[in-house]
Order: sequence, then C-alpha cells, then structure tokens
Amino acid sequence: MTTGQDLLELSPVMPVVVIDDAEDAVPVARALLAGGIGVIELTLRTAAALSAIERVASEVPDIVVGAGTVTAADHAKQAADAGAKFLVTPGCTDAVVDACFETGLPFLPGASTVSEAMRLAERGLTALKFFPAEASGGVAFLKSIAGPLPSLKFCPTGGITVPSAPSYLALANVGCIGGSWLTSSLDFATIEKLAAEAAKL
Ligand SMILES: O=C(O)C(=O)C[C@H](O)[C@H](O)COP(=O)(O)O
Repeated sequence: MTTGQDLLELSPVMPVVVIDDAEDAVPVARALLAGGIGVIELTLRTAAALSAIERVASEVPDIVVGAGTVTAADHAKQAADAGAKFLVTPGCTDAVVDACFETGLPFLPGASTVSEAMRLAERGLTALKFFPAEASGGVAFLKSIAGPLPSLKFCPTGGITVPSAPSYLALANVGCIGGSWLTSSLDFATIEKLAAEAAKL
C-alpha cells in the first residue's frame, strides 16, 4: 500500500476510533479484524493515541493501522514514529499537508470545498477525506463535483450511518466511507458484529 488511492480500497468502511486507554487498542483492533475489517484509524484526540498506535502496529500485524485527526504538523512525524502506516487529516493546512508528505506515508487529507479539493489535486493528492460529509452536503455534494473533478476520489466521513452508507458507496467518486459507529462502545463482541455488517456494505 503506497498511495492514498490504495487506502480507499482497503475496506468499504474505515473505522474511526477514539481510544482513551491504550490497553483497549489491541482488543478493539482484533475485534475489527475478526469481523472482517482490516484497517483501523486511531484518532490523535487522546493522550493514549500514540501508544495505542504503537501497540496495534506491533501486536496486530494483520490490521493496517493509521493515525487520524492529524491537525498539527508535528502529529504526522509522531504518528509515523509510533508505527502508523497511513495518516488522515480532517482539513488541509499547508503545514499539515507538508508534514504528511515528509513522512513518506500515504495519507488522506481532508477537504470540504471545491477549492480545497482543487488545491490538494494541484499537489498530486487525488484521494481525499470529505469531512464533515453530512454537514457539508453529503451525497449531493459528491455527485455535483464528480463532473468537474473526475480524477478525485473520496472517503466521506462525519455523520454517516449504516442506513446512509450505501448511498455514498454507490457513488463512483467514493472509495470507502469513514465512521465511528463501529467502536462507539467497547463491547468487543458488538464491535466484531458491527465490523462484520460493515464489511458487507
Ligand atoms: O477526528 C477526525 O479526524 C475527524 O475528522 C472526525 C471524524 O472522522 C469524525 O468524527 C467521524 O465521524 P462520525 O462517524 O460522525 O463520528
């Protein structure tokens, strides 16, 4: 896996995961894998996040672990050093995008406007996170930009649910969707069940 486009092909659903206690990271990753989801985005929103990435990278080698919520330049290197295999950002400041490039990792930069998407495309970035998807126009927005921006493909994230997922995944400019619903509880059996359902979307 070397490009952002590859990231969009890993799974129909990119689980966006917030970990408060690093101890939980490995069982969460194993439950996702057991359900058939081979990728996990651990958000850098908590003090435990980098340690969670480290643990999953070393103890669950079969899942592709990445870092989400990369909102500052130094996050990118910290996540790469912890063992992240990819990065995801909610938005796209020049400093954050530069720092992501410097890691050499594939990454999905966030965009929610046509101009942001065009600026990222100018830098060779054609696989983008569309965030916050529902609040920014959702399926209708993505349909509208497919004509003028045919080279771009998205991972819409933010407000997507199991019932709304199929309408996103049916779009030619959507590779996968992101969502936090799979891991909203730390009940590992439930995570496995939700992952199995998501893997079939
Ligand atoms: O943390 C980030 O980097 C984000 O961009 C936000 C997350 O992707 C969304 O919060 C997930 O959306 P929900 O599935 O609606 O919870």
